[in-house]
Amino acid sequence: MAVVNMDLGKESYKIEIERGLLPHIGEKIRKLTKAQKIAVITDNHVQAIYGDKIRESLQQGDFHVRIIEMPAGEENKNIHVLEGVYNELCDFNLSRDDAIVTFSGGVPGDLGGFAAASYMRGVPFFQVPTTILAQIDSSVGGKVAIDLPGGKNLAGAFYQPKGVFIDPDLLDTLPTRYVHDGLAEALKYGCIGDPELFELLENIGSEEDLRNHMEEIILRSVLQKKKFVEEDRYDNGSRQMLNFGHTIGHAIERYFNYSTYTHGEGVAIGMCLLTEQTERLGITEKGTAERVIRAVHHLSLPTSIAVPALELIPQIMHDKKRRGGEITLVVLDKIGKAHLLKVKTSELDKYIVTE
Ligand SMILES: NC(=O)c1ccc[n+]([C@@H]2O[C@H](COP(=O)([O-])OP(=O)(O)OC[C@H]3O[C@@H](n4cnc5c(N)ncnc54)[C@H](O)[C@@H]3O)[C@@H](O)[C@H]2O)c1
Ligand SMILES: O=C(O)C(=O)C[C@@H](O)[C@H](O)[C@H](O)COP(=O)(O)O
Ligand SMILES: [Zn+2]
Repeated sequence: MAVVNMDLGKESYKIEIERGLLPHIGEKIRKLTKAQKIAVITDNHVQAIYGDKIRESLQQGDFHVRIIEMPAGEENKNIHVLEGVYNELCDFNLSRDDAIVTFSGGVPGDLGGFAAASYMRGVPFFQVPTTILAQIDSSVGGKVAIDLPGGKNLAGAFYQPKGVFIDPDLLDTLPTRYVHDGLAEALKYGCIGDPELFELLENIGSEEDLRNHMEEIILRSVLQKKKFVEEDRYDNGSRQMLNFGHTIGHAIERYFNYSTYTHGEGVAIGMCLLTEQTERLGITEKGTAERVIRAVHHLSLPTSIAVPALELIPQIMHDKKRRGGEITLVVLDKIGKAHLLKVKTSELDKYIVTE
């Protein structure tokens, strides 16, 4: 078992990583709260596989449990579904002394976290992530949000969970597409700060090899996330490095109305396209783009997209790293090292090239 402490002053919490954790989560949460009720926010797929197990576990912790099930998928990370969640919290008479558990991938995790941040102006919450992406990235660090028709994660908050419980055994049922989706964010960590993780991923062999390395991938990723979040909790500086690949990735997700490319697929394309271009511009060490593209391809993720850059650039104007007429891009020096580069939005066509 690994325990990682997120050191954030009064908002500190522990991230526990252990196979077989699910049945013990209720007892563990009991040690952290006097809540009587827990509302579990999940989606229909996770509910069908693990709904009884999370209920039993929480009942072991002596909680009165209500499961709130949202429809699965990014296209449901929206205001309408959030309204339904608020109504169920209200119907359950959840109070500020009670708690919310998000039990899911990043979609219900982000939406449920935002419900926790905003319902009654804040209810304590815990994250129990069930996808690779959620276990290595979205459950940690307190970014919670929903998408708007105009852009990704445009309504949200910084709201830290009180604890994160990661059980890698839950990944055994994850559909293959979402295994790859999550590994895109792991590769991102490799690119921006952990060259050994990059190497591990570019050489990963069979499914068994991946399973054998999963705890290492999770731990290395969580340690990268911890570092950047502790340095810059509110995303004004170095935390923006965690957005490598996302400026283009979010634009792609939005362009297709959140229904064609997964988040990880968008990020994968974004990492490839931007790095190809920054290498051409002499910003990135030669050979880096080829290595990133090879690794992305090796992880069965897309490396390019047939959408003209001119159509993506208007979406990019909604990026949260834009300030007035300038936008911050995350660019690689080489594998394992990135920096922030401010560019004029009028010059984005130099950096965003799709064909
Ligand atoms: N808050 C953050 O810091 C942060 C970081 C990265 C990504 N995100 C967000 O996370 C979201 C993507 O998350 P995701 O990739 O986990 O998507 P997701 O939540 O949609 O999950 C992917 C699919 O896997 C299914 N699933 C989940 N766990 C399962 C399991 N154990 N077994 C079988 N099926 C399972 C889900 O029902 C869904 O169909 C995006 O909205 C992205 O913006 C947020
Ligand atoms: O935690 C962060 O900071 C990240 O940027 C992590 C990203 O993987 C994640 O997709 C995040 O939700 C993007 O944030 P946004 O501020 O660009 O919406
Ligand atoms: Zn992301």
